[in-house]
Amino acid sequence: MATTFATKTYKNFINNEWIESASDKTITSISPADREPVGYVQSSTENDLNKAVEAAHHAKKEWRKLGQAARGQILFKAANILEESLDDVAEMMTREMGKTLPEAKGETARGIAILRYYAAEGMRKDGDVIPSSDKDALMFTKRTPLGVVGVITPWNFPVAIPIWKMAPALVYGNTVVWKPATEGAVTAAKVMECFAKAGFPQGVLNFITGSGSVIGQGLIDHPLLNAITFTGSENVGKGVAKSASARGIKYQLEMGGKNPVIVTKEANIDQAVEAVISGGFRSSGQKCTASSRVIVESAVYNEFKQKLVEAAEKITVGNGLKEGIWMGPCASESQFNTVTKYIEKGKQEGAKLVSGGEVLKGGEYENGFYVTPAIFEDVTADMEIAQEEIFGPVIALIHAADLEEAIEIANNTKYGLSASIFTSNINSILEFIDEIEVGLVRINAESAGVELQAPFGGMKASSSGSREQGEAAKEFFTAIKTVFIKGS
Ligand SMILES: NC(=O)C1=CN([C@@H]2O[C@H](COP(=O)(O)OP(=O)(O)OC[C@H]3O[C@@H](n4cnc5c(N)ncnc54)[C@H](OP(=O)(O)O)[C@@H]3O)[C@@H](O)[C@H]2O)C=CC1
Ligand SMILES: O=C(O)CCC(=O)C(=O)O
Repeated sequence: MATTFATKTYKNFINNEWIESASDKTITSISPADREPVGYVQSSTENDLNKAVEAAHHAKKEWRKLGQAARGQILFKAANILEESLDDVAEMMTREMGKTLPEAKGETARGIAILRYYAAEGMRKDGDVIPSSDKDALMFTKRTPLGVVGVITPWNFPVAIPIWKMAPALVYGNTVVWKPATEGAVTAAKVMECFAKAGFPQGVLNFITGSGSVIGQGLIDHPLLNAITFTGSENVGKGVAKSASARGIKYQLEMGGKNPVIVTKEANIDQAVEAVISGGFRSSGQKCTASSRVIVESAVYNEFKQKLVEAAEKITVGNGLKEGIWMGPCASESQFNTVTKYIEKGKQEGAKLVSGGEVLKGGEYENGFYVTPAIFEDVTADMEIAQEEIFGPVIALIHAADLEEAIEIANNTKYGLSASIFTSNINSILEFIDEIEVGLVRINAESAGVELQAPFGGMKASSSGSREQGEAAKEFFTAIKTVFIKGS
């Protein structure tokens, strides 16, 4: 049974105080399941932003001096508090952006695990001893924080993505100004409430809501900002890179994907079908790692297609709070419009819609943004539905004569985030690992789903090249000092 929520107004959190924006205006966040309001957040101004960045700037020296171990202890507390609020946070996530409750609970649990992973970093090394060519000298590296880090996050993982950016930023000694996506800002405020109770010193972690063009852009351009980490669209990401490089600050971008799955003639077809259903349609396809192109060797094409369509037609679509629902609505009206536009485009381009792609209306669907999982065939590599990130429940089936052609098609995109192959042939696996141009290479496993202790990120237009999560996060959130000491 879903909890009943009071529709609340959430404030900004600046210098350890919950404060309203000077604008006196709020933004209403609605549920994509029925367009009912789920909460209100501040429509902040540049003035509010200045306060947040200044607070983070003033806090940075003390926070650095507190030391890594003590910083880690505060993250452990934040993890415990979030764990106590898991059901509440997850229900709000489902209400606000539509993913099903089990998925939202899984994501919140993942956020808690990420916090604990980085809390434990507090007790791990922050440098290396390197032999000097001078036998009487001591030479070592010491990791040092960057200063004030701006964190700009999307709505599709409103808990896990902010945490995988903020937890390492904080444990390695940076202070943070977090601007969440407006469409996930109420869920983000609930996460912030947990962090606020954990006891960070004043100004260390600041939370500000408002539009991307004012608060997001203003954050990147702020003279006191030392680095920016961003996940979102390629378009906005390119602007972030331009502004950050103009200012000479460090930046990290994680953007889209057009992730391929190759099904070879030696594949376990049932395993491949299950993985494509999950990778393509979980979270309504709104993952940067979602499977969107399925490239199938002609020898097994008909068998694979038939089983895939049968499985897709069993998917139950509806309000993610309800038991038995497998796929929720698109996260917003604009996502819904994008998805339906691409479905129409696919038809116009000459692809054949073999399953789904229907807009659900009437009864419980009437006010929501519901589309059934869509499968196209006769898709060619040059079509827009084979090239552009749709970020919705739409899969394109593409024929390939053999593995060589399949890999060529898979690489024929500007993106390079994740890719899967299904095969029992070790030579095909080795060839795929070498030739595929992506950051996440998945063998007999779906393209989505990342592990918090491993590096995460893409190639080509999917990423700015750096990696998030696991030990890799340290490379972005710290700078190295090389120290050479000699007696006098
Ligand atoms: N993980 C991923 O790879 C994601 C990819 N996407 C892709 O992006 C498309 C659009 O989604 P959308 O949410 O609009 O993504 P955006 O890139 O617009 O938003 C991501 C974040 O950037 C902020 N932002 C927007 N404009 C600016 C700006 N000029 N300067 C700084 N920050 C800004 C947003 O704030 P605000 O919400 O206030 O606009 C949000 O916090 C999707 O359809 C999908 O293709 C989207 C989300 C995640
Ligand atoms: O596949 C995942 O679990 C992570 C996906 C992701 O990071 C994203 O969609 O932004």
